[in-house]
Amino acid sequence: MTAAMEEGDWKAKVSEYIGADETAWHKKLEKYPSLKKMGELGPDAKFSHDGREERCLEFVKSHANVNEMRGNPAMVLQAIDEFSSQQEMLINLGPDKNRIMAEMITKERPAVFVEFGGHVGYSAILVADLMRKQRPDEAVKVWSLEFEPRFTKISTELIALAGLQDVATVIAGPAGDSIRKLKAEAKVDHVDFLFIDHVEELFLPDLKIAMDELQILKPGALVVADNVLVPGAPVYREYVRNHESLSSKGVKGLVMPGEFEDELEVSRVL
Ligand SMILES: C[S@@+](CC[C@H](N)C(=O)[O-])C[C@H]1O[C@@H](n2cnc3c(N)ncnc32)[C@H](O)[C@@H]1O
Ligand SMILES: [Mg+2]
Repeated sequence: MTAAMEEGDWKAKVSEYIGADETAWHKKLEKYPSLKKMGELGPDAKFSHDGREERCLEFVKSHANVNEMRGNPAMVLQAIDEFSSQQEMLINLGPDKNRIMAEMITKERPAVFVEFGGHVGYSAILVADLMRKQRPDEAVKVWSLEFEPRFTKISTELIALAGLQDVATVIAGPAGDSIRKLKAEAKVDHVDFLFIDHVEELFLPDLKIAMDELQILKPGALVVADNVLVPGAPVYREYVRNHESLSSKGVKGLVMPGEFEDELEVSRVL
């Protein structure tokens, strides 16, 4: 796993879109200043790990509405979306796929949610807020497993700003190691909803850790993997679609900003 690989994949994918439809691309540039900035940077453009996550935190903290954001998850998410579309694009769920995730959480009502890849805490804030609202009197838990210690610092701060520190816990390190540790320490013995959103090359090996090695995905659990088309996770998709204990389908969603068509792979454990 390297962060550089992930950035490279994204860049190749966006270049394809640029080449495929110049007119649409230029319209998007006008709509999303952060994309325009990336277009101007050309091959030097980065999608993450270049200080933008720290700049996002500063943007939120110095936002005119920061006082209203305290204890208000929706407003924190809105400020992160504003940074991503207006300033610098972020590699999070964003304002289209967050609707899909919210629908799935509403339907599933998970008590234990684990994500591989937490970034600045966007998906963790979205999900923890919904889970707490659904089960106000029960212990619900979001475990956000993120490789980069500097991102876990940011997400911990944003989760606290949203008032969700009792629901969502961020853990630094490779997701595979962290989930093993959570199981060994008896903090997690099963997962209702696993969200896989870190590095496409690790989707399958880390799913196998959860499913086969640790056996924390019981019948009825849901596994959702993001970015199955953009940047793409064909090996993962083929595996889950052919697995006899999984029922899998793709759900369409847009990478934002830019409205690039993507799919989430949604797999039910049978
Ligand atoms: C697409 S972002 C996650 C976005 C987040 N789920 C959201 O929607 O708000 C992917 C993240 O995975 C992290 N990552 C990369 N390799 C990882 C690993 N082995 N374990 C955990 N996180 C990893 C990256 O540092 C990056 O922050
Ligand atoms: Mg993603």
